[in-house]
Amino acid sequence: MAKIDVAIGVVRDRAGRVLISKRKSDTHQGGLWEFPGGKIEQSENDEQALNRELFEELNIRVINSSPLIKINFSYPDLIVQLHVREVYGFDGEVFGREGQRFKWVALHELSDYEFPAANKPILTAIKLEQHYAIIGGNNTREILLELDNVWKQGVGLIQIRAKELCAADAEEALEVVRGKCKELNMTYLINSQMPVKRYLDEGVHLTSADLKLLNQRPQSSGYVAASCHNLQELYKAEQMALDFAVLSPVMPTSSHPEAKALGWQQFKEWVTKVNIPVFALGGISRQDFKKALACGAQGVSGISLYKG
Ligand SMILES: Nc1nc2c([nH]c(=O)n2[C@H]2C[C@H](O)[C@@H](COP(=O)(O)OP(=O)(O)OP(=O)(O)O)O2)c(=O)[nH]1
Ligand SMILES: [Mg+2]
Repeated sequence: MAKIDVAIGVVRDRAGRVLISKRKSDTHQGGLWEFPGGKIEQSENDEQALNRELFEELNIRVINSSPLIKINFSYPDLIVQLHVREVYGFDGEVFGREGQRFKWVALHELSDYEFPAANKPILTAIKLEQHYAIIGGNNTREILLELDNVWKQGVGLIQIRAKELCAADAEEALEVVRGKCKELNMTYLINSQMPVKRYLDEGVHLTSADLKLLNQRPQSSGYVAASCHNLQELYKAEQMALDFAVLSPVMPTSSHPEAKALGWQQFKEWVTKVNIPVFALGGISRQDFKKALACGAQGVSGISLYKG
């Protein structure tokens, strides 16, 4: 079957709305909405192709972009590899040069539009944050302090991982933390090893051991994510239709001195093979953020990353 490589851009305006356009009805996946872009030509890399396509289709000049996610998808008639890039700035006024319809759409309205089937992980990646902080502590007060610390740094997505607590203390702490997250408008996932009852609309973060045990995505209308340490676990997370994964340890880390660090090259290679957003975890410092994005990460995750 034919296979094509496609460069796709996520272009946002100042209000955070995303640009989508309507595919002409006589094309592959015609009539559906898309993120602008097109086929990568032989002489081009994905960045060059995106810059050319966005000028040809929308009359804008990309200033800067970095990889968001790569997707391999088989339609009945065509295999596509989508190289999706986040556009960090552009010059010019958007104008549909090919007579196509286009629209700026708020993130919460994207679900009102029908996209090609391959686009599902793009929609997740667009809405997901670039920082995923892990917070814990030995009591409610310590957990709240960590929560407050990451919130002050602008982090809106957290994993609550306070495994040291007994069931009664964990329940009590979580009740308080839930309220605080709601007040601060933060999204939380509860580590699957925490001895607590979860509500169905709450996110859950599976440890790699729990990922191994399960064969189905746990019931939750929130995010379901997993800790992965190898390609097999990433594939399993993808197969179970989890929303995202965390791959570690990328760099040597004092919290897991026994684990061998993957290094960025290995990280990049594995992340490229799965169609779900992946955060980089383990020995990451603030200076590594750009590197992580360049290696295809959704963003970075950590404990000490947000301390000090
Ligand atoms: N641009 C774009 N293409 C997508 C998306 N999702 C998706 O599955 N595709 C598929 C549909 C097409 O098979 C392929 C894009 O090819 P295209 O026909 O738009 O390429 P192009 O802009 O270079 O068009 P042309 O010059 O060949 O007319 O990727 C998406 O969000 N945006
Ligand atoms: Mg196109």
